[in-house]
Amino acid sequence: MSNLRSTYVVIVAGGSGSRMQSALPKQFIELCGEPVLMHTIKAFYNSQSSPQIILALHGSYHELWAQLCTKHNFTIPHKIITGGQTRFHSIKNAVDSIADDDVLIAVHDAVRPLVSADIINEAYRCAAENGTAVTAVKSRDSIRQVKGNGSESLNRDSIYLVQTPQTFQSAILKKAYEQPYTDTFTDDASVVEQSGVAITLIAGDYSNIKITFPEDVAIAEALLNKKSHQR
Ligand SMILES: Nc1ccn([C@@H]2O[C@H](COP(=O)(O)OP(=O)(O)OP(=O)(O)O)[C@@H](O)[C@H]2O)c(=O)n1
Ligand SMILES: C[C@](O)(CO)[C@H](O)COP(=O)(O)O
Repeated sequence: MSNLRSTYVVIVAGGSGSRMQSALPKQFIELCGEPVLMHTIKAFYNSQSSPQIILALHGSYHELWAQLCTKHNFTIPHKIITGGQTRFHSIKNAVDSIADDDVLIAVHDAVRPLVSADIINEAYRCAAENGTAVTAVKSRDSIRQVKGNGSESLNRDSIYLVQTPQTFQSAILKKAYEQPYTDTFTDDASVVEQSGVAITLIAGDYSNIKITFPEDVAIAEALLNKKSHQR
């Protein structure tokens, strides 16, 4: 890892988890005895990059998070920012709170607790060199695009499924997040691309899953157990 810039990570945990259909937003659900969000923060804290951590949380969950930190004796330093109406607005609030210039900022979903240290370190290295580094994996399934009443096959070797972290030089990310919100912004790469900057893809990991639906919890727990046995 060879970059001289300071590193930050914005961990977005401001969502309500409507597709999970649980009373508690999915970032607070326990995996192997600890909330999902704690696994995610630890992944960044324990990486060689050890970035400054900014956590975007909906205002109504600040108190719960403080209670969980006490209960789990969780002392990793982090700054809490109030999340917004959408993922875009949560990230904008967090990015606007970073006063330092010429730093590297990774954006990561709180609900991707399986991200590896190797990916985190490579993301900062690549963003330092190229300006952007967006994690993605090649499609393992065949792909068809619906056209009219039918569909046609696409070359799956040119289709990548995008993950987080998505990492940027701060000037690029800040400028991109000055744009007005549109609902075509599904991730940070789409926001940055809209501002006119090309995206560099880096290799993700099929186990870096996003916990979205109820069945993802058991999969994430199994992968976490496997990871801890490999250590
Ligand atoms: N207003 C929002 C909405 C989403 N997120 C975060 O963005 C990440 C990816 O979003 P997603 O998986 O869609 O989470 P939710 O919005 O919580 O889920 P759903 O779409 O099912 O409601 C999550 O870590 C989520 O907490 C956020 O910080 N602020
Ligand atoms: C950012 C992301 O995780 C990249 O795959 C994804 O786009 C988030 O999408 P969601 O619709 O908020 O689940």
